Amino acid sequence: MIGVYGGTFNPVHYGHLRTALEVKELFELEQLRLIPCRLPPHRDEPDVPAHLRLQMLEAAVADTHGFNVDRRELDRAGPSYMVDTLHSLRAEIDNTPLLLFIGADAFAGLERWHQWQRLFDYAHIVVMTRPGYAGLALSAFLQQRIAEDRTQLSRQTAGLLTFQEVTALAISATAIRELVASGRDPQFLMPDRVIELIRRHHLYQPPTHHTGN
Ligand SMILES: Nc1ncnc2c1ncn2[C@@H]1O[C@H](COP(=O)(O)OP(=O)(O)OP(=O)(O)O)[C@@H](O)[C@H]1O
Ligand SMILES: O=C(O)c1ccc[n+]([C@@H]2O[C@H](COP(=O)([O-])O)[C@@H](O)[C@H]2O)c1
Repeated sequence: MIGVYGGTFNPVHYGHLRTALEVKELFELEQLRLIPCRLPPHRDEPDVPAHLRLQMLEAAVADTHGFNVDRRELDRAGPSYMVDTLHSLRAEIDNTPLLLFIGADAFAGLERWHQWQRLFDYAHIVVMTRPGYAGLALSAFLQQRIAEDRTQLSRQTAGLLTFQEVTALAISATAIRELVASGRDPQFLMPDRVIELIRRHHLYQPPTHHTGN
């Protein structure tokens, strides 16, 4: 089975990395593709350009076996719709189940995603727990997709929905951006290599005002 973990990764943090490692182990994935989006379809365009978000992600997982950073959304014009991403992945990967991992916060908005029902034509969806986001009522469409058990996910290449508890880490990119902007230290929320890149490129810091003196 191959996993897909998409995100804005602005910036990548241990909430992403720890949950990614846990699902890679729990689902015994051959590989986990981390896919940064170029233009998020559902939120304002990030201030940090895609190539820097990609660089931070690549630095974060450089030494992690089985994690692949997949650049396909960066090479595509227009909004980075997940259905297009899965469609192109499926064209390369025959007969292997694809698992799309999304956090409970992102899952709450799934039915607003572009052509969301088609996601199930290409992949299963695995919803990971995230602190602050409790269970929500499922539509009949989603209820019908719930996998009976884990073995069903490996017997079928796409089409099912399941839920996975992961270590609760209340870390978010929004909180990190705010922390850095207020001059505080993000150490231990994300890899040091990512922090080095944030410093080198002066990311998330308030603009410095020159007095002219
Ligand atoms: N701490 C976490 N626990 C579980 N899932 C997470 C966590 N942080 C992010 N995710 C999941 O990772 C994916 C990508 O998230 P994203 O890159 O938007 O990070 P974020 O921290 O949610 O960012 P932001 O605060 O800017 O919204 C989403 O599916 C999200 O639910
Ligand atoms: O395809 C869509 O319409 C769509 C709408 C919202 C979110 N997504 C994807 O969901 C993933 C998580 O989104 P986010 O906002 O938590 O970074 C990321 O890969 C987004 O591109 C995709």
